[in-house]
Amino acid sequence: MALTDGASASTAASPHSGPAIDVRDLRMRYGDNDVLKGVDLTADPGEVLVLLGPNGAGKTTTVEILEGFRVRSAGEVSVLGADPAVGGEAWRARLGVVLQSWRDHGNWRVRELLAHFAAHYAPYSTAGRPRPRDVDALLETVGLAGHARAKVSSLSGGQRRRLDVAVGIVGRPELLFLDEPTAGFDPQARRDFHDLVHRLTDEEGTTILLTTHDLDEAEKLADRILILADGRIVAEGSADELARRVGSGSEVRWVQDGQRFVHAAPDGTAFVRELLEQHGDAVTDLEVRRASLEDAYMEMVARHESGRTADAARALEGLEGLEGITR
Ligand SMILES: Nc1ncnc2c1ncn2[C@@H]1O[C@H](COP(=O)(O)OP(=O)(O)OP(=O)(O)O)[C@@H](O)[C@H]1O
Repeated sequence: MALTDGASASTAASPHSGPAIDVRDLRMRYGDNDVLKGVDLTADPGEVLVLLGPNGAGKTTTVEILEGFRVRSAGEVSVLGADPAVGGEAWRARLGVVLQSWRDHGNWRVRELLAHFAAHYAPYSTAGRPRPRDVDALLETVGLAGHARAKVSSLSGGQRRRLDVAVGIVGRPELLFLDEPTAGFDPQARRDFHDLVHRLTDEEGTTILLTTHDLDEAEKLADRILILADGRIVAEGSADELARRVGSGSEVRWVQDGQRFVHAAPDGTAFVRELLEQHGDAVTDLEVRRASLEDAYMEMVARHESGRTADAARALEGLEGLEGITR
């Protein structure tokens, strides 16, 4: 089923030129907790950006500032050409949002709720981006057609999340924010969702900023991955680029004379060539594994956490020194 219902990527382009998201030196402080300490990021129209980072790194904070739901402490932010802090209704209608927490609409029926949100977008329809989407077609797309008359409170966690996604895209957004969209999805729903993301970008040129803890999902969907740690973007690039940055090496495993071997080789291909030249048929069950996005992620986050620990230790040493002077 086509997702476009009449819209086309060529005519659906954002009316402003320049990046869909442009963030410079974004800072956020809660009380005396500096959560964002100078985040820079840009997203080009049609790009899928995936924001990774450990629990509490500030991903939701960042996304909610860009959506206009939280007021930043400092920094320059432009989303679809406007500052989210003062974005009006017409600007907001061009965004789609899938929040992390579920809003309470338990007594509504699924189709009724979606139609309610859909109606909001009608005044913002354009020739290139007819709004809203057809509600029944959308229920079909997200796999909820069979639950159209069900009460929201009767849905499972994964089904509610599908409804969240439907609510997020019913207005045919130019820019879609997805905060951990597949939490609670079964493998089929996850795969359907990944297909949906590809169709949104391919057919409608939608720009997407997505947060997830699922590195496999990040690898599948991202044009570019950003890693947020210690209040800053500490690395960015494609999954391959990030993996290459932490280690060019490979892990080679094989079985020889009934014994298992594991060897870390800086150049896996050269090592395997030599291994086979020397031992030929005696080598079986050969596996070569390059550094993965997971390796890259763990190392980059660990590097920043250990940097922070070292800073804290230095600060402590400084304090101890001062104590010595004042004693
Ligand atoms: N309204 C708030 N008031 C005070 N502190 C907050 C508030 N919202 C978030 N924080 C703090 O800011 C930090 C970042 O939270 P945030 O939810 O943005 O992280 P996250 O990267 O999305 O985490 P997770 O992966 O667990 O969803 C945390 O230390 C959190 O406790």
